[in-house]
Amino acid sequence: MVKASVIGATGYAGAELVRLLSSHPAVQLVGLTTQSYAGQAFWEVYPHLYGYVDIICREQDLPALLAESDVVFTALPHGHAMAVAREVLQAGRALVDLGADFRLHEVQVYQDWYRLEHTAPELLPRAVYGLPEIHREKIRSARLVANPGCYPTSAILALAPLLKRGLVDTDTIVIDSKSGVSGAGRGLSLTTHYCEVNESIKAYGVASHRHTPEMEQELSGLAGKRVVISFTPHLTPMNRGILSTIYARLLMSLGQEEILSLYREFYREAKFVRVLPAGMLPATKMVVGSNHCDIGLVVDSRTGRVVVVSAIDNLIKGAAGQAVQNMNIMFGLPEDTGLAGPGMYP
Ligand SMILES: NC(=O)C1=CN([C@@H]2O[C@H](COP(=O)(O)OP(=O)(O)OC[C@H]3O[C@@H](n4cnc5c(N)ncnc54)[C@H](OP(=O)(O)O)[C@@H]3O)[C@@H](O)[C@H]2O)C=CC1
Ligand SMILES: CC(=O)N[C@@H](CCC(=O)OP(=O)(O)O)C(=O)O
Repeated sequence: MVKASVIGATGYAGAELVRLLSSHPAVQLVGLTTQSYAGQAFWEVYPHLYGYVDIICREQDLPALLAESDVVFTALPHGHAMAVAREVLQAGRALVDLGADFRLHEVQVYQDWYRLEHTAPELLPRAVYGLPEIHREKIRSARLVANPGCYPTSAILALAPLLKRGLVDTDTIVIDSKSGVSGAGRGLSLTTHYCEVNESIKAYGVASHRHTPEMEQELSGLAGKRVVISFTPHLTPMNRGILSTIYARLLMSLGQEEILSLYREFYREAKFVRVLPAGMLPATKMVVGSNHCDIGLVVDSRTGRVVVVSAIDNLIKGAAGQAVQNMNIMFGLPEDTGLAGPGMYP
């Protein structure tokens, strides 16, 4: 059994991780940390886990946690995983970080967009960007995996086949994404207050969202040249889910079926990417509760653009599910262990 601990277990991403790991056949949950709920059973904080997770939440005592764990997951606000990573790696354990501290290869880019000092730059070369469909081989031997952001997961998977084959003009990529409110975490804020969100939809972070450099880094790697995108996220009145609608100008005349078969080929070994048939487009309802990323597309011959639509559950393929997928790969387990099956509907 792989012994796993979650630091920041009491947030939304951490709690989803705890739920998935508690029923994972090859994992034993050993330690769950919190900032505010030390001494309480996990099910007291998240009652849906009553009868499933009775571990007592504790404050972050890393040496004790590392003595018990093979793998540590960090689901903390940005900036808090750097010190943890150093100790985890020194102790010879594996780390999957759900935050952004190790996603960007360049320290200056991180510091510019996150407005935080990076205090563990020496670890960046050891970090692997944990998008298994693109970096599976590197993840196998990694000890430090940076789980991608939720919006980047939906956008990179939607664009990867087009960029890898050089089929679109990389100067024309527009990514328009909508997220459920759980993407903002469990902490209370006016932005996520019921009356502010319900019956409304709004754009935020326009031309300035910190997922932009993360997407550009990965899309540039796929294209083999520098890619600059326009990205606009929106907050929508749903609990979970991300829908990304992506536009790009095609460089050659290609039909929908030709592009779809290229996507099917690109993702032939990807258990969690479902390329939908022509005429079918994703909806968040199709993926909520699962580790799937659904992708559909339409060729607009009038404008010469391809419009790709992708959907994920921000807390699963966008966070906890992908983290478990990464752990499975790092520990030589079948990639879908503890993650198989569809989500829930309606
Ligand atoms: N929500 C999502 O859809 C996604 C989230 N992520 C990333 O996952 C990480 C966690 O996000 P999320 O679960 O949404 O956030 P939450 O705000 O819901 O949870 C944050 C967690 O960190 C703990 N915490 C907060 N501040 C501190 C601190 N100063 N020191 C130690 N622990 C602290 C909290 O403890 P307590 O509960 O006791 O306050 C809680 O366990 C973030 O990096 C986020 O960007 C990534 C992809 C998607
Ligand atoms: C709706 C909402 O607020 N979403 C979050 C994204 C959450 C996430 O995946 O991102 P990180 O891990 O990079 O924080 C945001 O826009 O900041």
